[in-house]
Amino acid sequence: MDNKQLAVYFIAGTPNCPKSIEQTLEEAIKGGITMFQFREKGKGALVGEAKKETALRLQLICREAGIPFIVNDDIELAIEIGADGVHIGQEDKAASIVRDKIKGGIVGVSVHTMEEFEEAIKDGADYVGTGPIYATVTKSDTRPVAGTSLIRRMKERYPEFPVVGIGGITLETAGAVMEAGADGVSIITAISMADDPAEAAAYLKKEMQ
Ligand SMILES: Cc1ncc(COP(=O)(O)OP(=O)(O)O)c(N)n1
Ligand SMILES: Cc1ncsc1CCOP(=O)(O)O
Ligand SMILES: [Mg+2]
Repeated sequence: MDNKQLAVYFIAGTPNCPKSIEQTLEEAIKGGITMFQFREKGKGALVGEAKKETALRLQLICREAGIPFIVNDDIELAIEIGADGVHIGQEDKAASIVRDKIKGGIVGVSVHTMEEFEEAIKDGADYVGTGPIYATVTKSDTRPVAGTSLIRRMKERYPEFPVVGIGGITLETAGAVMEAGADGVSIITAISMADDPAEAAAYLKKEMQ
């Protein structure tokens, strides 16, 4: 994949969006996000048909904007609707199995150590997400806050392999994540809860250049 696609990687599900998720995504796209992950998790999250219908609407918005539409965790849904890819963590299905199922699509894997990073590369991941870089209120079952040092080490060893930071990243801290060598920032709250998601995304886009 082109590392530039990861620059401003917006992630959201309906519980993260005070406005409708469709409107939030459209505004974020106007601001210049480069990739989107549908992560339908947490209190009040949609399931079944409602989740699928929302996924299809968001997929169409991404397709029209020319940005990849990635599904979090739900490999079956990703395959069923023909998403551009999936993102899985260490507690999800093994990356090597997902790689086989997703064929030519994008496979993203969460990693927290150099060992997990090298394993993900061997398993055929297209990019990795690592964090939480900073404290986050969005996900409770995270590893300890990591800061940017692992990103620095990963990019020293594998300069070309695409890496994004995730967790508690704000407009103020995104620059430090890039400074450490990341190809992009993965963000929920700082875009989805912004008064103006387009403005937040545009600011981040500028920071990443
Ligand atoms: C880009 C990106 N990086 C990391 C994650 C976290 O994935 P995971 O550890 O599986 O946790 P959940 O998001 O499934 O709660 C991610 N989603 N995206
Ligand atoms: C999904 C995920 N994985 C590690 S931290 C996190 C939450 C990121 O959300 P926010 O950008 O609101 O901190
Ligand atoms: Mg997961």
